[in-house]
Amino acid sequence: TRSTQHKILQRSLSTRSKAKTFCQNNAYVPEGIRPTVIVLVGLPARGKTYISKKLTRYLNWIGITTKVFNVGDYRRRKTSETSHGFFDPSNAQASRLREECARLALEDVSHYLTVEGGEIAVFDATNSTRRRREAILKQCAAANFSVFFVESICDSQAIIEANILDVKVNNPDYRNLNDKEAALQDFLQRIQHYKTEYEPLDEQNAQDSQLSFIKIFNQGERFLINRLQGNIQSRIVYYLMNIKVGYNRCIYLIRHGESMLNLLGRIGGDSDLSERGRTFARRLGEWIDERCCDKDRPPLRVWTSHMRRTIQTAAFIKTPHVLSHWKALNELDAGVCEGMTYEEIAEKLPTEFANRDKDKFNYRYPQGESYGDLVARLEPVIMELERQSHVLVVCHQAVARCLLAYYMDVKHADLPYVRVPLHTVIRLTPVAYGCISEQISLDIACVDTHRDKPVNT
Ligand SMILES: O=c1[nH]cnc2c1c(-c1ccc(Br)cc1)cn2-c1ccccc1
Ligand SMILES: O=P(O)(O)OC[C@H]1O[C@](O)(CO)[C@@H](O)[C@@H]1O
Repeated sequence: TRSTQHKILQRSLSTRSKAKTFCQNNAYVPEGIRPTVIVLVGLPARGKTYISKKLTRYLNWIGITTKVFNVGDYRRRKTSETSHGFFDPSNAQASRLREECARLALEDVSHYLTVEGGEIAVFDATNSTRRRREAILKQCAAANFSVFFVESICDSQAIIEANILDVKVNNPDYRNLNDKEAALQDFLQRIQHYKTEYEPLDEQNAQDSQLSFIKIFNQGERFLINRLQGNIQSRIVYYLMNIKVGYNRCIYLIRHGESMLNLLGRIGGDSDLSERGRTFARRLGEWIDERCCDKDRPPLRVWTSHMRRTIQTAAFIKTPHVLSHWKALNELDAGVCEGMTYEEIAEKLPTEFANRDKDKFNYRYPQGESYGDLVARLEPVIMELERQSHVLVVCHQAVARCLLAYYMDVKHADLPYVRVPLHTVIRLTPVAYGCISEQISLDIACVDTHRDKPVNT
């Protein structure tokens, strides 16, 4: 049965070092992946860090252990020097220091992929010359890492200046320069220094044409893809082609109103809203109508699961909207425990109950799902959310935890314990390199369905 399979997987996971290639518990790439280095390429202020952080957040969320190595951070640790002169290629001493920082970062990449169990390292630097890229390729070939280049080319001065003002002027390099204009000018000088030596990846060039890479033009207006290798590179390209430029607008995550089974402390099922749940649904309709009415925004989209309690919760929204029901948004399937209370599970299936709290993300209910299964089932929803710009998602406790974890970069071990109370609107606003999450209670009484991690496990 599945639970036997589960036990076999658990036992083999415990001998992970030997069995690394045998069993990967990530949702996507069952046979595991070859250690991979994603190497960013591009002038400053082309969104390399934005891409690095967002791609890393996505890969960790689908279960591929990934980490960013930003060479600028190594430089900042070595010198407080930041004015553009430091980046003048004729400044021999500074060039030596910058080479040293790149070398140290690459050493840490190797350590991460060979010793720390990392699967993908994202090397976030300009890597703007063929010489620098060849040094990286040489070192990765020696360690049998596969290399995938991601180059961002952007010739829109407006986008570049918006990026600088948004993340450079506020970034550590310019903390003490309170004059934004001076900081902007200095950064534009820095870019000029890089331009003198910049050699873009060129699919016509003999060496470059052998490499695996994607060239992204103007925040995803156009792409050029060369020699994709393996499943993970295809997934990375698919993600990069789906992420909207800049920031998409607010996303609202909301659990259904309190249900009849919530009132009884019973999990799962497909019950109607309680009286208080209906009051919440009406209140939610008013709340949305007050806020989502300005015409110049793209039309509001409202997504629910196939379960009665989410469809009933969305029924009072009057603002014109496009309504969709996703089976992928259905609550985690508790299998044989559907309809039971936690007390009944603890009493009737004590081993199952104990195992769940030992590893709540990977634990799968008999004939049911794990949070890992839920993340895999929700990946298409995240992909579509990245393409839309104004969506209200009416879902469930475990589903909301998984979606929120993607936006807020929550580790898998902590994901099943994120607090998502009933009768609360979670507003997600993308900013610079991340997201802001606000929880707005609509102040209607309800039960608390949250269970914390027991202290002894
Ligand atoms: O191509 C850019 N040029 C300048 N800036 C940029 C980008 C991109 C970008 C790049 C590729 C893809 Br696919 C999507 C967005 C994101 N950014 C950015 C956005 C917010 C803050 C900082 C940087
Ligand atoms: O993983 P947890 O904490 O049991 O929460 C998931 C449970 O929450 C509910 O949505 C409401 O209790 C159940 O249907 C579901 O099994």
